[in-house]
Amino acid sequence: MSEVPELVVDQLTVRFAGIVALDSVSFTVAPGTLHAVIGPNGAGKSTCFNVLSGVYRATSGKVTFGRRELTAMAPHRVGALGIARTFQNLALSPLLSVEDNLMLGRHRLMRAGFVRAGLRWPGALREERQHRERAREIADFAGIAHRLASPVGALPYGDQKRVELARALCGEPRLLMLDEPVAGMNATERLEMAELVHAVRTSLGISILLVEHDMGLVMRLADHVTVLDFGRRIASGTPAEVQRDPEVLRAYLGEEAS
Ligand SMILES: Nc1ncnc2c1ncn2[C@@H]1O[C@H](COP(=O)(O)OP(=O)(O)OP(=O)(O)O)[C@@H](O)[C@H]1O
Repeated sequence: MSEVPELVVDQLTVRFAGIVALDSVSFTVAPGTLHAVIGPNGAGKSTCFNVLSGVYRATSGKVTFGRRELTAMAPHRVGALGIARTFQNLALSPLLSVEDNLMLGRHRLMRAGFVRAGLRWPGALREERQHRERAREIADFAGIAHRLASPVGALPYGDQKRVELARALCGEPRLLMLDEPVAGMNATERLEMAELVHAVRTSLGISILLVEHDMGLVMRLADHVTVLDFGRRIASGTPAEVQRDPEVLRAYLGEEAS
């Protein structure tokens, strides 16, 4: 795998008519680490993800991944740099099998393309076989190898979320962005997903940027945490440091009291 660059978010500001969704936010994701972005509802976490993946435009500030600037890139170009993301709501093709969904995840790496593969050219068939093998390895890693032939829509929710993560891994990313990976899951599914994210962190050596409301999970998995509130960065540090930060406690307790 090619080297994992540093992701630098530098004074990022995003305004929507009258609302400052992100106000000069900065943080750095060191290569191979798990960096969590947390904060109460409306803090700006999704906006941040959407700028990083090329869906939203920054009003000012910039984001760099190694020497490449992402700030004005279209989503497919961000993907081509090796940045993959999962979504809060599942973004899979429910009628397709797990295997076919994973193969869609390998699309950006396939040279032959669908036309030549469809025409069954020998080179294209060989390439497709290699990609299929790799997709199966990743399915095995994600604990869904026994589900390869099932239509995704027929699987339990926890498995569908794992398919989504596996599909992102199929693009061989260098940075994986996970948007609330355990939202809507029961306790067992949460535990399994936490184990999978931990395995990605320790065995694949890629960087992970995590947005998650489940504090237990964030505190267990993250190397570094950035806390946002009303679009501003109010704290940044190790899980232990941010947990005892008075501004963070106020932001969360204030939310509970309201
Ligand atoms: N496309 C948009 N148009 C207008 N306002 C937006 C848009 N996207 C986000 N916002 C506003 O920006 C602010 C930050 O929203 P954002 O969704 O980034 O927060 P969040 O931290 O992800 O919240 P949650 O935890 O509820 O998902 C909110 O006030 C939201 O209403």
